[in-house]
Amino acid sequence: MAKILINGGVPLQGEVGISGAKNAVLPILAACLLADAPVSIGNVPHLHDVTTFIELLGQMGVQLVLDDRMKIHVDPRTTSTCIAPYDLVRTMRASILVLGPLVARFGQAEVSLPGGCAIGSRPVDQHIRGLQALGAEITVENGYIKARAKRLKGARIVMDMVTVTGTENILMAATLAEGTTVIENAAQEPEVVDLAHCLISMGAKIEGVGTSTLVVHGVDRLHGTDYQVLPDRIETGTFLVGAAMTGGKVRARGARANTMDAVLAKLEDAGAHISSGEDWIELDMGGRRPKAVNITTAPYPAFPTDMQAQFTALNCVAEGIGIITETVFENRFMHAHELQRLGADIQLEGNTAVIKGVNQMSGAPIMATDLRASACLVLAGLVAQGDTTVDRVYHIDRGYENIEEKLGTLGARIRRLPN
Ligand SMILES: CC(=O)N[C@H]1[C@@H](OP(=O)(O)OP(=O)(O)OC[C@H]2O[C@@H](n3ccc(=O)[nH]c3=O)[C@H](O)[C@@H]2O)O[C@H](CO)[C@@H](O)[C@@H]1O
Ligand SMILES: C=C(OP(=O)(O)O)C(=O)O
Repeated sequence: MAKILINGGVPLQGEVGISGAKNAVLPILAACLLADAPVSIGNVPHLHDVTTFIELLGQMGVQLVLDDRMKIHVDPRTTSTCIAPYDLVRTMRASILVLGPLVARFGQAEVSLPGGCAIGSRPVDQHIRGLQALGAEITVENGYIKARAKRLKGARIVMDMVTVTGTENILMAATLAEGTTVIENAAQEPEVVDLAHCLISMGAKIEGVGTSTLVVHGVDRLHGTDYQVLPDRIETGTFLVGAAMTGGKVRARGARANTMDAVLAKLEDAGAHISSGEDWIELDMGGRRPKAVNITTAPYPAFPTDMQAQFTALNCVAEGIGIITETVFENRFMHAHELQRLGADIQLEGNTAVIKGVNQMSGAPIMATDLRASACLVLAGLVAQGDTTVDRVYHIDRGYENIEEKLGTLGARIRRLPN
């Protein structure tokens, strides 16, 4: 298994290009199934999850061509099967996103239940309940969700909790339903907004985009489009936290500050000077040690759970005590034990971590358990004294494009060790 080796102690300095957002491109790829003509998607990040999604759609008979500018041309007219098999779904939970589009466009879907994962049990009851409200007949048999519908019918759906992919699944399904659908307590994440904009560019009629109430007037067909995926706010935040932890100065190019208010505010609380323009964000730490920050994760626009691990790493070397409370997932602190191996002072109490910053962490072999945990371990390696080896980096490749190359251009001493 490949590992990443980091020799810590170098402040990150320079400019880094931000890739397209993983959590936007995956639902947008799923949305292609709704169209009756080819769709082109630009700013596609080169990620393992994207490759898996391409494989999934390919197995369904969809034709996909990736050009040399990381643009994907998707032709859904050749779709021949509506099955998402366990083998692919188990490696990427976002595969559940094909459920809504398949049943809306082809009247049937068989999607493997994704099952639990490292950060929590992550049920999909809201996806199922929402599609049932739209008139789909759904059974769960042999580990598969089997859905059927002649034509979905608009309905008013109140989500029990804010769910990102749950909102996206129902939103996509509702675009081709007969009549109007109202989704209350909808997720407002920028990636949901990006999906909605893509659907609108395909001919969907959606109101309330970016609010907690989405109103979808169903149409008979969706056409092709050419759409650019929004920049990844979590990748951006990860590099900025790296700059803050190392006392450096980094400009994230192609980043959107208006999707990251909560994260940027916490970086300012940590003592960073932040400036931004339409498509860049710069963080200057001026060689200072960060100050500890308190964080509570919650749905957008509050602080994102996908940045929790990175701020946990920041607090490990900050001045003072920082308290981090995770409210979105029930088991998202596995990085804490690995950070302790580097010398971090962390007390875990249920879903809260109390972190007392130490003057110095020291390198050690550590193991990634999930995507953002692996990113936080790499960040910790950047400040730890000596060598840190992060094992199981396949987690990081799910969601970060060339992380070691990008950090390398910022001056980090980092390289991938082959299997
Ligand atoms: C591909 C993608 O976009 N992934 C993101 C998406 O995941 P994902 O969409 O899977 O996460 P959700 O927003 O659905 O999860 C939020 C909470 O709702 C619960 N829940 C969700 C659905 C459901 O049917 N029943 C239920 O109980 C989950 O267990 C969790 O506790 O949003 C998460 C929360 O911002 C992010 O961490 C993930 O990076
Ligand atoms: C949890 C994440 O992704 P996924 O929902 O794809 O597992 C993430 O991006 O941090």
